[in-house]
Amino acid sequence: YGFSYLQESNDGDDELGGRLQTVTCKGLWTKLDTSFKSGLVIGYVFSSVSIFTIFLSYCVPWASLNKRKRNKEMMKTPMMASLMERREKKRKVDSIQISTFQMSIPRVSFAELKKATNSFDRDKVIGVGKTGTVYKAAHPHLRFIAVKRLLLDFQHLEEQFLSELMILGKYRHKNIVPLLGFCLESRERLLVYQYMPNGNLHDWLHPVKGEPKILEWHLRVNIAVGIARGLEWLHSHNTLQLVHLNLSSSCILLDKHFEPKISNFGRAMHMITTSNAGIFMANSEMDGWDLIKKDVHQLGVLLLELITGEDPSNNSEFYQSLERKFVQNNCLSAVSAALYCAVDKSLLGQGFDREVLYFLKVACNCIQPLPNRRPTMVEVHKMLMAIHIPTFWAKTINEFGCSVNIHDYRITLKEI
Ligand SMILES: Nc1ncnc2c1ncn2[C@@H]1O[C@H](COP(=O)(O)OP(=O)(O)OP(=O)(O)O)[C@@H](O)[C@H]1O
Repeated sequence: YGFSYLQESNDGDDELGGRLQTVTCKGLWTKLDTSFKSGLVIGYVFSSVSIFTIFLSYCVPWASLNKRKRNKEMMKTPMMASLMERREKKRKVDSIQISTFQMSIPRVSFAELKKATNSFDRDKVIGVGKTGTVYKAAHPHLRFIAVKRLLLDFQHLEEQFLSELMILGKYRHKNIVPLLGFCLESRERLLVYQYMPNGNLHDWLHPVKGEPKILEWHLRVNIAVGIARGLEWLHSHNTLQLVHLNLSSSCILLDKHFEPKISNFGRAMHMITTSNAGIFMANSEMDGWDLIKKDVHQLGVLLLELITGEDPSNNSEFYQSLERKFVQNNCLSAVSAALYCAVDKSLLGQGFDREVLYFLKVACNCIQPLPNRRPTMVEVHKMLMAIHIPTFWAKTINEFGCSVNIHDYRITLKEI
């Protein structure tokens, strides 16, 4: 339109037309230039925003995916894995701190325990384990206590500490050591137990030369029954079934009446029982039955130690030969008979030889090489009770000086 107008005006006065043409042309060009420019700017802005949006929508997810991939790769490096593990443990410890209020275990300050043990005085040491040192101490409210101070430099001890705390914080039983308190301050980890005046079973079965420590038959049977009762309770607890997995005579503590208390739950594991899938472990794929039978085997070794006095930590030859005995002798009675000569001689000829033999049979039953042949803890407890009752009667009758034949009181022990 502008050009045709200019053409028309050119036909008139040339000079005027020429001037007019120049002025009008300038204005029109300016007009045209501005609208073109603004159009160009709008178009430019619009297209750049669209390109930028498209770029973002495509590239950002890829970038975050790559970042996640990179993180995953980094997690595979040992350093990162251990860092994450530590972070996870710290989270666990923190959550323990919170859940402490839900447990009945009181938290004790490090200063309090330091004072009670006289700054962890060497004279107060009552035991040294693989995981720490145990001190005897007097506490104003808790009377005599045993304070276990875990070694500081072992990372895996953190897990053991948590395990003991979580298990003993929940479980209360006549045959499980009572946990009275705990301390968790910076790098210090301490556990406070009720003090057991008769120490551990291992020291009673293997006294140092010259020490007058003798465990009578009725006490041994009572100890065996108590351990089996505690384990049976753990294995068949209503809601929180548990396997111990670290049984030995040194983790059986004895109170002033020689009642056994199972301790050392650092390796214990929770079990989950389902109606269709059987029993499995809460934190792993392991078969629960195998581990239950592992506890039964460890109890069997402990029963053998109780009756023969052979120390499994020193006399591995005796315990290694057991499996051979099962291969050579095809039935349980034959194995028991083969082991009879190893029975502690001080236990024989006291009027309980029949019970001693049954006890030996129960032990052999528990250590059978095939786990599915071993009895359950409920059965072991029942069998030991069948030995305990006549022993108890015999002791009571002897104490009261009655002239009753104890054999009348013996219940018929089932053939095992
Ligand atoms: N509550 C307690 N009362 C009396 N003595 C205890 C008590 N707790 C532990 N002891 C003594 O301290 C010893 C060491 O105990 P601790 O539990 O540290 O070691 P452990 O049973 O050898 O196991 P580990 O070596 O795996 O730590 C025990 O064998 C026992 O003699």
